[in-house]
Amino acid sequence: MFIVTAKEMYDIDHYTMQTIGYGNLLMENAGRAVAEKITKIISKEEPISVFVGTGHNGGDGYVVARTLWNIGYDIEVIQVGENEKLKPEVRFHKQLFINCRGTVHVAVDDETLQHVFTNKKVVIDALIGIGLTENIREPIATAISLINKEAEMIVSVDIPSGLPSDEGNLSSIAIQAHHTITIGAPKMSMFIPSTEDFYGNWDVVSIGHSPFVFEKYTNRIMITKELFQQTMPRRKKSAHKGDHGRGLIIGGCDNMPGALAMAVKAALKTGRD
Ligand SMILES: NC(=O)C1=CN([C@@H]2O[C@H](COP(=O)(O)OP(=O)(O)OC[C@H]3O[C@@H](n4cnc5c(N)ncnc54)[C@H](OP(=O)(O)O)[C@@H]3O)[C@@H](O)[C@H]2O)[C@@H](O)CC1
Ligand SMILES: [K+]
Repeated sequence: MFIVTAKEMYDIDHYTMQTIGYGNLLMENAGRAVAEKITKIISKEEPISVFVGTGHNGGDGYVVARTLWNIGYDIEVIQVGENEKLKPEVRFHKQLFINCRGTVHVAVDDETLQHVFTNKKVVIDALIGIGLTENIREPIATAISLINKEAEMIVSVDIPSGLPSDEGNLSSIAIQAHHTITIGAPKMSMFIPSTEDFYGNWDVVSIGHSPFVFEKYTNRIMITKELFQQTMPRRKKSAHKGDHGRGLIIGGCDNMPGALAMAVKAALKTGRD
């Protein structure tokens, strides 16, 4: 599995949409794949509030809302930001949701937000994804702090809103998610000590990117157990411990022998002589 920065993900999305030709399909794929995962986490009995921003992360949120609504979930959307700021693809998906008789509340400032924010126990967070810039502004800041304070279950779409995608510290405030369903590939900040805890349990959904496009734009891969196992030489059942070479470990220091001891232990465990 590849690990990406925000810039790499934008390049990968752009190539997939423009050169391969997915166009608007990519966002539909993303929202549907995220919704599918959500059905495994949240039951139809729970009323769900989907918080959407005006960027493409919000567009994913509208697709998630429509997909869940059409299979019988109790869904409402709270759009944080003016209609005029909606990106065209987001506007399109908002209209589809409304055409399916979905409900949207629009909150353009922190006062309206406080007003609509009652009893939001289960929240899907699609306020901001990888497009975060500088410190969080109002009314998104109020939305994030109300969600963190009130919600008992928060599922973030792509990344918890307010969190940087790459290396770097939290600038002001971010969603503290219970689950994050990330789109296409894990983001760098999932592996950085100061930001990884915000993700909660995370999962990756595949939305139609081809592996060669990832290879074109990134060379960072996640070493999974399966991948590591593939790098191990195959041993015959009848092999003798001397059949597969010998290992020599050089290192250590008087008062810090830990790394050396661990290397020796690992070598013995993996069958070195
Ligand atoms: N078709 C596609 O491209 C696909 C994209 N995909 C999805 O799109 C996401 C990337 O979308 P994106 O580039 O539109 O950025 P996004 O994360 O929505 O953020 C922009 C919004 O955040 C706001 N905002 C930013 N900083 C802020 C701050 N400090 N404080 C407050 N507000 C702030 C900003 O507000 P503005 O600056 O305009 O006022 C704007 O509303 C990606 O994560 C994935 O989920 C997938 O579906 C695959 C297909
Ligand atoms: K988000």
